[in-house]
Amino acid sequence: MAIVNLFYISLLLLLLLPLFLLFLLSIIIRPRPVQIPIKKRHVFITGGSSGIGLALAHQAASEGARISILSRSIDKLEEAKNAIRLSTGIDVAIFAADVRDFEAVQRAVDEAGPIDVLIVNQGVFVAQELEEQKLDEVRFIIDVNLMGSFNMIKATLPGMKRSRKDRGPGSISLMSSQAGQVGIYGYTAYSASKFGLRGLAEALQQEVIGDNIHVSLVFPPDTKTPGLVEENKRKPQLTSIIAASSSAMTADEVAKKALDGIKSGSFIIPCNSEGILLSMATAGLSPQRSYLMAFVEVVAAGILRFAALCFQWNLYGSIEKSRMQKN
Ligand SMILES: NC(=O)C1=CN([C@@H]2O[C@H](COP(=O)(O)OP(=O)(O)OC[C@H]3O[C@@H](n4cnc5c(N)ncnc54)[C@H](OP(=O)(O)O)[C@@H]3O)[C@@H](O)[C@H]2O)C=CC1
Ligand SMILES: CCCCCCCCCCCCCCCC(=O)[C@@H](N)CO
Repeated sequence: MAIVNLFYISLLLLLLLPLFLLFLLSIIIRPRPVQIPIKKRHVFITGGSSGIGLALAHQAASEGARISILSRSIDKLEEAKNAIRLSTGIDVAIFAADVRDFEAVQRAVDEAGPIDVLIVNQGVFVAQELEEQKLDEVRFIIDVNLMGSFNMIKATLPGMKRSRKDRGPGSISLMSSQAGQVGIYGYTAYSASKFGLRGLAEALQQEVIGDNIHVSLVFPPDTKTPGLVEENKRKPQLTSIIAASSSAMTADEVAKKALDGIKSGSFIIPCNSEGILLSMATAGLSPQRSYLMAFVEVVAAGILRFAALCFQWNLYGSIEKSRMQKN
């Protein structure tokens, strides 16, 4: 009798423990969950003339947002504007500027008017072993991807803060990459630039939470865009092999995930199923606004570390194989 009772009591405790953890997490998670509406709000997208940025502009426009896009080439901007008008009937505002030029960025932002949702998406990627890659190219990648993002945010923040009270929650999201969650062969400069965005985002979220501004980081896998076509023309074979361990997506699919993530106020936004694993395995000290996701992260931490080590085992296997083939 006593043994049977003990059995039921342990079973009950075993069931209560996860419930208690869920309850605890629902109380402690910070920042608190938030919804970011985009309808009738000003969404400003950098790199909005091509690939993921263009897909984001299309989707946000069709959801009733007011859109501004910024990139360098005025021809590509005009083309994007016409394409969006054709498919949605909506006119987007276009701004030709290089994100590396702070004054030019500031002028564009001032002209565009207060921004509710800033999507910092511009990016360049040239995959090459560091020994081969010229320092000028390293600097170019860091300047556009990382310093360019600082320029955008610095230019946008004052206006975004000032206009918050009567306009609801603001959002700043940054387009990283799965190569910004795990370093990848051939991406020393690119991974560094994308990892950099994470530090920027984590610190910035703490600074702007009091202004009702919410930060997101998007982590796409290889995505079929004009940029990827260009990148594939000269990419180390190993980079392609390793990147292929995460299934490729279309720009529309990535844009949909990104926009849904932004609207639900997620800090980390994965895009495919490998990305969900990757995000849980690299959750670290990042904020998590969903107590359900937090629960899964806590419970799965050990096994995910094991999966990560298996991934590294596989990765170093590919490197060894390719070295043997060369010799
Ligand atoms: N495609 C992929 O496989 C993946 C992409 N990403 C990231 O997603 C983002 C978008 O990539 P994707 O759509 O493929 O890229 P594309 O090359 O197709 O588009 C890049 C956009 O950024 C603009 N841009 C580039 N440099 C600058 C600059 N200096 N100043 C202003 N605008 C600039 C381009 O316009 P213009 O040249 O006229 O300036 C263009 O609008 C990037 O940050 C990239 O790192 C992440 C993971 C995977
Ligand atoms: C815990 C186990 C996790 C297992 C899954 C790991 C998969 C990692 C694959 C990384 C792919 C990086 C693609 C970068 C794409 C990109 O940014 C370039 N195309 C440039 O734009």
